[in-house]
Amino acid sequence: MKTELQHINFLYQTNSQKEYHISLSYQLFGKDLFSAPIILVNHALTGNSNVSGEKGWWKQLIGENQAIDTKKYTVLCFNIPGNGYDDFFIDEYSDFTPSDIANIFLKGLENLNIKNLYAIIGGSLGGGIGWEMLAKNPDLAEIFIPIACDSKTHDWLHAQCLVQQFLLNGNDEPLQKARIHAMLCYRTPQSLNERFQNKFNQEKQKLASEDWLNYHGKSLAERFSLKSYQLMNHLLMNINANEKDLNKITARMHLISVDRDLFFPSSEIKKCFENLKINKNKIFYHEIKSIHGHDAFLMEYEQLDKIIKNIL
Ligand SMILES: CC(=O)SCCNC(=O)CCNC(=O)[C@H](O)C(C)(C)COP(=O)(O)OP(=O)(O)OC[C@H]1O[C@@H](n2cnc3c(N)ncnc32)[C@H](O)[C@@H]1OP(=O)(O)O
Ligand SMILES: N[C@@H](CCO)C(=O)O
Repeated sequence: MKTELQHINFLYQTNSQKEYHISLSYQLFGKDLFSAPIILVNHALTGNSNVSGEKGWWKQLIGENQAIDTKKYTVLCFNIPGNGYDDFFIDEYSDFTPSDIANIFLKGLENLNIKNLYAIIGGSLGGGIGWEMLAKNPDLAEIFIPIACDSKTHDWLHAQCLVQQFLLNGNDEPLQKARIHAMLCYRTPQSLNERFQNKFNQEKQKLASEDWLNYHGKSLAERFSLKSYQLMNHLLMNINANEKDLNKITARMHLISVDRDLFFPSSEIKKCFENLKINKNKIFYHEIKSIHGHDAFLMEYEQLDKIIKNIL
């Protein structure tokens, strides 16, 4: 299977009535397309289509003999247009919502002639886009696995993204500052306190935790453009799958939360599960236990592995 970046080009009119030439890029892993069940993986905020292989950001989960076994499945991952991984950028981020990204991914599937998916899996923003896709096309997938995400952005998350937006609109190291604030939403007080224990970095004359935050701010600024991060933050702020349509989704659903997630609290995900369970049998709730919080979906692979192997 070729895993390099491939492109689909088309005209797209956004919900806000703006016309864009979209260059939708994607990668495929595992079995040849149409020779095996297809799993669509929707990437999170600063992720991209490179989900498996040496530099794959979910390589602990997707690969040969992994929970998402590339010896059994075809894995497809689109880049959210404007994430910059494929050098495609969007100037006016506010023209787009996750509903548009869902439309674009659905167009991508149509273009590839994929009518049914075995599963859709997405973490954080990627899961939100999964909800939006299924609200529009309820019979698209046999299984849906949204991880550390919800079908809508709730007030708390919106508020954190608002702070991100203020920081990103500033002039002084906007990406670094926004990322440092974001890291505190992706982790928890316990995670930082237990890990760093007020250790002091003598060489840098600062707390090791401060150095760690600075490192993450700096490394994001090196790998991400301001434009892309503004778009991704705006998308995270605006997940809003049509509630009435959620009941029509036919996929077997497995909602996975992280017990200490400060971004998409497990209590909200559980509420979503309980609401949908009223009308649906094939729906299940799983919880990852982790002091790390939201980022557990990128860290707690032993738990994720077990949950996902049992689902697929
Ligand atoms: C799915 C997606 O959306 S994006 C793709 C995955 N996400 C990312 O890569 C985003 C950035 N990374 C992260 O958020 C985190 O690294 C995670 C979630 C992947 C893992 O978190 P943790 O297990 O806590 O690892 P931590 O952040 O401490 O270390 C990661 C790397 O930073 C380095 N690092 C951490 N602190 C410092 C520091 N103070 N100075 C220099 N390097 C540092 C580590 O050495 C490690 O490097 P390595 O990957 O080459 O081994
Ligand atoms: N830390 C991850 C998850 C955000 O939801 C990222 O940077 O994409």
